[in-house]
Amino acid sequence: MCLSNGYEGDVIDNMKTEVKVSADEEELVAQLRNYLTEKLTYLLEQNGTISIGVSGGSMPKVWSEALLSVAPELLNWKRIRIFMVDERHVPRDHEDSNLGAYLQLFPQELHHVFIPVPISKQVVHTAQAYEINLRKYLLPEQLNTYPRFDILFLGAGPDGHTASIFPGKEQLEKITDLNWVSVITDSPKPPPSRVTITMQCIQNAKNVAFILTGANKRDVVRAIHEGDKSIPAAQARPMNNKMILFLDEHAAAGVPNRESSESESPPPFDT
Ligand SMILES: O=C1O[C@H](COP(=O)(O)O)[C@@H](O)[C@H](O)[C@H]1O
Repeated sequence: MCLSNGYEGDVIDNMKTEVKVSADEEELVAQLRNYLTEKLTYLLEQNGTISIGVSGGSMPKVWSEALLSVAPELLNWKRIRIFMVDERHVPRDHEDSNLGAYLQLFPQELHHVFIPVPISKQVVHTAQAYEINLRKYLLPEQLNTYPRFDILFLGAGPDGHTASIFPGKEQLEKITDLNWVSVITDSPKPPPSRVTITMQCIQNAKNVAFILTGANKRDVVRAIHEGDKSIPAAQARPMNNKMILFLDEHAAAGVPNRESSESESPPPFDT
């Protein structure tokens, strides 16, 4: 079951969660590029905006490298729009800004592809302004009033938070017209104030892709596999179950019954 470089598209649970395990950052980028190529090829045949949500933390470097290395004919920047799944309530040029991290990795001429999170003095106003920006590009589908992002790329902290939805703090106050965006002001992970898309938006997405690397994510991987709903990352399964995990060998140790080749695996790579 376990190939020399780990799983290749194996299904790890009865909900068809696909897993890709990479031996190093180069392979992770290649796997992400292949995934983006597959999805963009399909989405470009559809109509309308291609809406992709991305996370911050360790994701910007590998994700940006993967997207910018997709075949140019698939990078229709007139149709692709990239959204922050969450954002810290700091100025865009602050080192903690998720959007700021991406803008440093993308050429200036592509910065318009990113939907801005308008940082106001009050974090509630930032959330309300961000929802208005999102609504310009994401028409609620007939199903309900939540948007259907084409792809959401999610990370997770060792505590199992995803976006800025933290364990024990999932009940976010409805502060915007459509509850697409909410706020947290006591994040256990600094900085304390953040805006985040809500779990309802995440669960309404057409595709969810987690990028989880490092031994400190193995318990999160296990929680996702076991459907431990006390962990926000395990709640973040889309209703259509179209979810994929991009893992390194260390995080993949959280996949139950996986033959570990960890003894030969390289040290964790920073992503
Ligand atoms: O604070 C945040 O944490 C999570 C996980 O970050 P990571 O560095 O452990 O991958 C991230 O997904 C989220 O966007 C960010 O705001």
